[in-house]
Amino acid sequence: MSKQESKDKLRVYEYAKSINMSSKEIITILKKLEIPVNNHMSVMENGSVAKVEQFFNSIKSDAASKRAQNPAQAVSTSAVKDDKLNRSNPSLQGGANSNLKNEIKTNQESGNVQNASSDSQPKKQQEKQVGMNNRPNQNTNNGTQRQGGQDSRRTNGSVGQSSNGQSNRPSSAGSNRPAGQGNSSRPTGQGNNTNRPSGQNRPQQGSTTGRPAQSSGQGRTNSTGGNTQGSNNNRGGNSNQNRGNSSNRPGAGRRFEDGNGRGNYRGNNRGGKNNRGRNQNQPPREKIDNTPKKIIVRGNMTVGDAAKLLHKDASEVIKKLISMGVMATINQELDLDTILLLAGEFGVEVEVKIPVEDDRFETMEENDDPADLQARPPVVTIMGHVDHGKTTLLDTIRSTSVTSGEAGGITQHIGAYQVEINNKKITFLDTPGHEAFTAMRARGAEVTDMTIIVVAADDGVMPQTVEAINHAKAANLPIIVAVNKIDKPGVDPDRVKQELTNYELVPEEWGGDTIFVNVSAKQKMGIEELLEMILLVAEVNEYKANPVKRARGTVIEAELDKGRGPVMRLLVQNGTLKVGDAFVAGNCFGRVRAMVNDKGRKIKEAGPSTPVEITGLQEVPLAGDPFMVFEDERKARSIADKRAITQRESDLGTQTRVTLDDLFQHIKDGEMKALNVIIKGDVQGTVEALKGSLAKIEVEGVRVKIIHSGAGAITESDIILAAASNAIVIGFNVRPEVQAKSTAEAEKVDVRLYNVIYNVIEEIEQAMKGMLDPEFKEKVIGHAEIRNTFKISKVGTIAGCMVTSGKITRASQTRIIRDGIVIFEGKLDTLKRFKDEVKEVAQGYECGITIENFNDIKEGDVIEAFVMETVERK
Ligand SMILES: Nc1nc2c(ncn2[C@@H]2O[C@H](COP(=O)(O)OP(=O)(O)OP(=O)(O)O)[C@@H](O)[C@H]2O)c(=O)[nH]1
Repeated sequence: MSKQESKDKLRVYEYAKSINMSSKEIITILKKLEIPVNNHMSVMENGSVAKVEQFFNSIKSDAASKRAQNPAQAVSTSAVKDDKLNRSNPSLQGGANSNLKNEIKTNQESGNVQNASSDSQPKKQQEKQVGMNNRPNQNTNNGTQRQGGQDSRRTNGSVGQSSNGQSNRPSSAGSNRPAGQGNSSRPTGQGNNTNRPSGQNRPQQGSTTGRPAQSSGQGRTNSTGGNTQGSNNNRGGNSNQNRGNSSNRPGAGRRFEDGNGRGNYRGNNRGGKNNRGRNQNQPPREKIDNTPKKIIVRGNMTVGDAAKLLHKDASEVIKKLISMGVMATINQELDLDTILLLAGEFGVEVEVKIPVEDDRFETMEENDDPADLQARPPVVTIMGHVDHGKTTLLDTIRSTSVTSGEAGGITQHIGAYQVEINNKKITFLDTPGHEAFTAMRARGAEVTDMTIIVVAADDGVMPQTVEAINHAKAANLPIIVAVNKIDKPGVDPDRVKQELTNYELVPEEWGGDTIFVNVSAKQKMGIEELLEMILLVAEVNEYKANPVKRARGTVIEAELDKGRGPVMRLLVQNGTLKVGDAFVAGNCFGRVRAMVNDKGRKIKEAGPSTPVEITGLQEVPLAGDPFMVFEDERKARSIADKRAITQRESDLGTQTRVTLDDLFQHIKDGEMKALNVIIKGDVQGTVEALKGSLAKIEVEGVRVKIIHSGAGAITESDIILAAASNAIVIGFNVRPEVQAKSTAEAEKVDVRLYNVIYNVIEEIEQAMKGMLDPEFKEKVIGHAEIRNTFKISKVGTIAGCMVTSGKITRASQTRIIRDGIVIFEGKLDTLKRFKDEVKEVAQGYECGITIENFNDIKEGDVIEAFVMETVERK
């Protein structure tokens, strides 16, 4: 007692030192005991030393009981440990320690330690291993008894392993116990060595370890013998307390409760303890393997959590991970792949259920029971070149259906309409043209099931026909070709068929698989056949949806109506939308107040593929925004708010579209199977040459896929297609149109401009290999429009310019652009303001420019000034 008093004013580090432990260990114990402590300089308040020692005692008593069950091995190990402890801890003097020493001596004398010391290393290892995970062996030897022992150590809390070591140290009482037990039990233990049956040993230890708390107390008092009463009391108190708390000893039932209370994997261990308790009266029972057959995983988790889920000890899991080549600690997070592998190692099936955030509902996949799926009308988009008759065809189809089908109702424009033929419905999107279609797709909306490409028989395949085909192909949509205007005299529909074979659209009668229908939108010829063909394609593709669930869809159009407030035209794609439903559309929310169909009729509900117009929104969403019904308006509002925040963040944040700079990363991450490319060139010949060369590039299984190409400037449509298809745009001797440029910036589409074919090939290849070396990147610094030209002999042609954007500097390089096409690239020769040579001229000022070795400038040409900048690569 007096010794404790003297320690009362000790600082943590002094105390730790005195018992040959680290301050950290002591701090951990103090925290565990809920004794306030800051750091190693904290004073060990009155009584805290006693509490720590009590803690040691309780651990010690646990160890003792374990030894009692497992005399031979446990004692030999502890003997060695104790011996080491005593040697290393001479400061722990007094009866307790000398007793400990005596015991060890006794042990040694009794011959056990011979075993122990010669085996000490392996035993320690074994214990460690067991601590990690060595269940199966133990089980074969002694059922679960030893597990219990080991786990009881480990479960002594965060102190973990150190408590193993510590437990022996200051505890004078504890140190005695093993002796008492050891002496009596070891011979038996030896005899039974592998049998362990504590049932056999225990009767001998009877008073020593007899499980009920009192008897164990007695046991200790007995064995402690000459120890100070204080330490005895401590121990008694401790052991009782400890037992009470951790339910080491008393009835099995109670332990079971504890085990349950602590989560599964510990529960397992307790199972071991249980057995230990029961072993006094019952024969050892086989360990129950409660490994689950299947677990549900909802994303990454820590090793500890994985262990719980698998009903395994964390150390067992760690060991398994090590065998898989993954070094992990209990708190380390495992990714999904590792969890799958790990579960596989334990023979456990995994069901992955990644919870999708409600606010990203467009990514939410709902798996419908196939029995709930019903055929739905196909959704069709009409595309084609200007004036080839798209609008006329749409109007004709609509009017055909009005006269032939559903009576009444003045068709009104709601962005889409439905027609009925042979009792089957078809939904047409009312906005013809591929730009609108691809703009929707760029926003992630997949609305269309198939495309009608309208080609006027008198005009044939035109540039926008090709664009439309490529846009449809990029979206992987079935194509039906409507050869229009066949009423015109002298037209030859077969010429269109012939031309389209160049774009892999080969008619069925020529051995291909593309459906061609000759129509006259104006004369209403072939319309029915066209509709039948649409139904045929729909039948083949089996478009289905589940009408019996909440509605999902896509906004086709939305606007602010003066009288009605925000109005939204929507295509319901799944489920059924009802008046009164609360919903989110893009970042807006609302409740369906009124709903009308394409015939202008008020309806109460709308099933899959139905276009409707609804009111009841708070704001105006965007075309292409996803739509979904939620349980109530409050939920809808909170989701809309979250989406607005996420969008703001992503607008500010990183881009997700592929660029040549990060191409390699995408390839490496396995995200890409093909690099989508759009090529625009000054002449078709170079475009074809580029296509040929790029198609040959293949790196790490990734190929270049040209989704669109053509001659002429880079248009906004090209950029939108690139955005929708995650493509990069290559401009060869062409520039982007003004609108295209700003869209490319907004959509973060990588537009690369070249004038040497070799450079294109090399740069793409290097990018795919991750070796792109854009230490120098071109930076356009300004544009000047040529307003006048002056020919001066000996000087050449001077361009009288107005700087329209940025600035032109004396040191810049230039390009001359005529009608979107680069006609020359070279150095700027002179830059003058009036008669003076100047270094730079800013936007809004006039200047005179001459270009080195180039005089063929014309009014209306644009001089693009650029510099080469060093770019830091990531
Ligand atoms: N002779 C004849 N003329 C047609 C036919 N279909 C459309 N036209 C005419 O072709 C012209 C263009 O038709 P639109 O329907 O406006 O063509 P579009 O493809 O929608 O044109 P944009 O909206 O400008 O892209 C109109 O004058 C139509 O009357 C047809 O089958 N036969």
